[in-house]
Amino acid sequence: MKWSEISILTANEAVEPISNILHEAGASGVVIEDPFELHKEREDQFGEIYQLDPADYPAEGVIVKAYLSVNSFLGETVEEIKEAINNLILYNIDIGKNKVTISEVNEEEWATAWKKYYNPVKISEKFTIVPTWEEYTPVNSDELIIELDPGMAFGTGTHPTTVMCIQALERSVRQGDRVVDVGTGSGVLSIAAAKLGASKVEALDLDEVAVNVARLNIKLNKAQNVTTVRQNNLLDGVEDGADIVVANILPEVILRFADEAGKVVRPGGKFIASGIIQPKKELVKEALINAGFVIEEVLSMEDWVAVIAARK
Ligand SMILES: C[S@@+](CC[C@H](N)C(=O)[O-])C[C@H]1O[C@@H](n2cnc3c(N)ncnc32)[C@H](O)[C@@H]1O
Repeated sequence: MKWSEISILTANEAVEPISNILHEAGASGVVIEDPFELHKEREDQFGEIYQLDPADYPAEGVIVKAYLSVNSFLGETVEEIKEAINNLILYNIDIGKNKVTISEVNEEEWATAWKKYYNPVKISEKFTIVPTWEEYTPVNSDELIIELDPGMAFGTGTHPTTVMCIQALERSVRQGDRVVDVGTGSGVLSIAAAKLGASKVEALDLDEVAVNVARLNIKLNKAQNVTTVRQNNLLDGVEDGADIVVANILPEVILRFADEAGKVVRPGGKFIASGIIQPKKELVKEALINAGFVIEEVLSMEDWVAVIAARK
């Protein structure tokens, strides 16, 4: 199969929405080339392997790359992607230089292109994310490993929005909890919840591809006995009384289902909301307060925030 590489030079705050646009357009394996990654101080005592080439990174802004299969609709798909990116301005999202380029790659190139950016990485006190194709020996006996192949779904586990969710879950999940993961993507947050002792996890995603990928990853991590995976829009039809609802999704989407989360989460339970760019923080906090939550903690990493809210 032939693949076309679409490359978008953009600003930091547009990376997540553009990644979503690309996924929705059927793209596989989104790669983010952020010069911040190149200059970041790395701790290497956890066995991570970094092989980053400066030539791959832009001098200014962030490059988001994805791979689209070459078919007769490619022209339309690219136009739709461009239009959706331009529309981000309506949400006050900075799209930077917004330079879009297209080139063709062969299958072999595409299969390895994004994997070279993805290595074992310790992302919280307890968790290390390990790509399924990497060898990794745990450094500590109490280290929790999540093995992942995100395939065509969002969720390598290493994006700041995901990392903050895992850190929040680490602080919030108690043995025997019921956890609902809205927009599970690769299933990474559901796996984390199960490994932290949740006895019932619901992994939900609107995207059928994500549901299939999540199912595989959940099995790979032996979390299938406590986790059900299904295609579902937000919290539609989800039973009340959840101990925790976690969602790493666009702020506009969080606003849409905040009230419903207020009904599904039991009093004293928690809503962990991530995927929020700094300028949208107050809007999300306000919606959560109106839905009956008290803001317990706001985590931030790079340009992103995650909110831990407790149901009154
Ligand atoms: C940013 S990804 C998060 C993936 C993963 N939970 C993580 O933290 O890495 C957001 C996910 O939400 C899903 N999604 C978007 N809209 C949704 C909706 N209305 N209902 C359920 N899932 C949705 C997308 O398909 C995507 O997999």
